Amino acid sequence: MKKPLIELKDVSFQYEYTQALKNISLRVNEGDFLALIGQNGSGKSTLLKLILGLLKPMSGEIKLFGEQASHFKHREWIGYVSQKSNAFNSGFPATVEEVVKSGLSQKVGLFKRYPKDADILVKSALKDVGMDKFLKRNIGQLSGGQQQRVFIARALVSDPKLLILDEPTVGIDRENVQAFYDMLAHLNKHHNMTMILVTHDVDTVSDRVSHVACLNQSIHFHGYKNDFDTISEEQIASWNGHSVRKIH
Ligand SMILES: Nc1ncnc2c1ncn2[C@@H]1O[C@H](COP(=O)(O)OP(=O)(O)OP(=O)(O)O)[C@@H](O)[C@H]1O
Repeated sequence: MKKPLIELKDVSFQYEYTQALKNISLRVNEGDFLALIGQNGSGKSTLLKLILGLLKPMSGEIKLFGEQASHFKHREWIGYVSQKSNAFNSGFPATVEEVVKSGLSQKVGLFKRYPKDADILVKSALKDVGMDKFLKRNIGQLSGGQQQRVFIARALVSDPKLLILDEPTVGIDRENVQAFYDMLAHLNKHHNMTMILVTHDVDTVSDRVSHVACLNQSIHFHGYKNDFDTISEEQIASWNGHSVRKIH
């Protein structure tokens, strides 16, 4: 049986006036490429914060890599690329190389030296995302999609086992979204990297993902992408509370 990296059992979370998540049970196994879909306000960020240990559930249980989340020590095993990473303006004074190298700081700790092979790690991470030609470029002079790739390289440089990407296709042209998914699928298959891609947009979910979970306060569907494809747009719309269009 595949190893579970994330297990949520009956997890609920409430902000002061809002019940954000209700009885969430979800399991992400090693090697999965999961698209977590939910409209604005459906609880995606709250769920990510619970997984990243930034919030504690009101009830239920969260296990990371088989350990209780509250005892989990290996945060560096989880790479996270936030939604706002690719929002640098052209004057931002850092090169691609510097941005990616800063991803090693979690591994080396404050004031310790970078590993001897840091430059090799940086180049290899940039190669994985197809950005090795841009090493010396200023980050602010790249397109939104290119910046997004650099931030994925920044997460990759510390060799995480699980990569969480929050709305990564926002800011990427529709014609480049497929190439972006191809790059993620390569990391998933050839580096055995488990992936969770969070999105509000059913349209952008590619056949490259293995699993889909639909969230709207609770989980309405969690299964293989092939099975998700057999579900009608009307059904998904009823979970989301608005109409959707699936593109194949
Ligand atoms: N800090 C907070 N305090 C109070 N309520 C909050 C807080 N953060 C989120 N909420 C509420 O909890 C619910 C879930 O919000 P959450 O940010 O998890 O959704 P989301 O799916 O990430 O949305 P989006 O796609 O817009 O980022 C929403 O109704 C939101 O208004």
